Amino acid sequence: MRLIVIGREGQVARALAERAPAHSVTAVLLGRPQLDLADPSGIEDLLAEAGGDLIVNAAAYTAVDQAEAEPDLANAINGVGAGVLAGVAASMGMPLIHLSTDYVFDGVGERPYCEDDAPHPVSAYGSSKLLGEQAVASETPNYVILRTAWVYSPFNRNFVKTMLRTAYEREEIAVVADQYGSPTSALDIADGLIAVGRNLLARPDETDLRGVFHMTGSGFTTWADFAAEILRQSAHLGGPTARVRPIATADYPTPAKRPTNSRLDCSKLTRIHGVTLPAWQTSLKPCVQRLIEEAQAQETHP
Ligand SMILES: NC(=O)C1=CN([C@@H]2O[C@H](COP(=O)(O)OP(=O)(O)OC[C@H]3O[C@@H](n4cnc5c(N)ncnc54)[C@H](O)[C@@H]3O)[C@@H](O)[C@H]2O)C=CC1
Repeated sequence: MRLIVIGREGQVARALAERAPAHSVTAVLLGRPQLDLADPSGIEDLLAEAGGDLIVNAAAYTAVDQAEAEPDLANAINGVGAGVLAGVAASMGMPLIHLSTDYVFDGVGERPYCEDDAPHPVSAYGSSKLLGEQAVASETPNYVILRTAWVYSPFNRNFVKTMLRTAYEREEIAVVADQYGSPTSALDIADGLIAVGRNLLARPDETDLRGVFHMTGSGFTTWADFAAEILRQSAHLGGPTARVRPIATADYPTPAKRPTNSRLDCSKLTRIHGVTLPAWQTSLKPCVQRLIEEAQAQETHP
């Protein structure tokens, strides 16, 4: 299987590049400046040149707070650009796997969200991602939208890296304790996504395999408990640690509103694709270990 992955430097894109060889998969990564979803002219030529069996859109405008100030750009990349890519995938006869987010929901519900719950984004980023979902579905029937959440990895910027970096500098870190969700390793997303991709290619006519699916790490937690677990594992592995001071969302104002309940019900993915991501604590450990080792290597070899 040969994947064309849009979004060269992102967490999920880099995780796909790293995990592909273990699955005997080739991942061809395309990104800016050659391929810009804000200016999608010429995408078809680039994709034809790359040659592949399946397209993965792992590129997005992901600056959640910044999106409040530039919703047009977020909509252009996450909405219009995603739709153009889906149209090109359709015209080339390739399935598309498109990444989306828990932020399409408002988070006021009491239970984990299912795929057919009505979306209702409360941020510009969430709205732009919902536009993208709608654009993809209107351009091609041969798609899978994978909604994920709380993504971390050894790559790019993410919560795990922020907590470890802060723990080198401070004894106490204030973290919100009233938002619930599932930390998700980008490396697990890569493994799961490749399994989904294989299913799509093996059974091109099966409509059940297509549509919207939720894919997060198994189990739920809060940001504060996630932080505490990162720092507990770090201490255990000889890395930096700090106390976590739980605070309310109201005490940590941000430009973008975030859902209180970000929990996604992933049982449809298990039932239809046979894919279940590991418990979030299990996947966290190798990531923390790797980041500590990288930091220590940099200290010794600046
Ligand atoms: N990071 C998270 O916590 C979550 C991410 N997601 C979704 O998962 C997907 C992957 O996210 P990450 O890997 O964490 O994102 P990331 O922020 O690490 O990477 C996004 C990539 O998109 C690229 N990009 C941005 N604008 C572009 C443009 N105009 N044209 C081409 N490339 C462009 C960036 O250069 C970057 O390489 C995205 O669709 C995101 O919305 C969903 C839920 C949570």
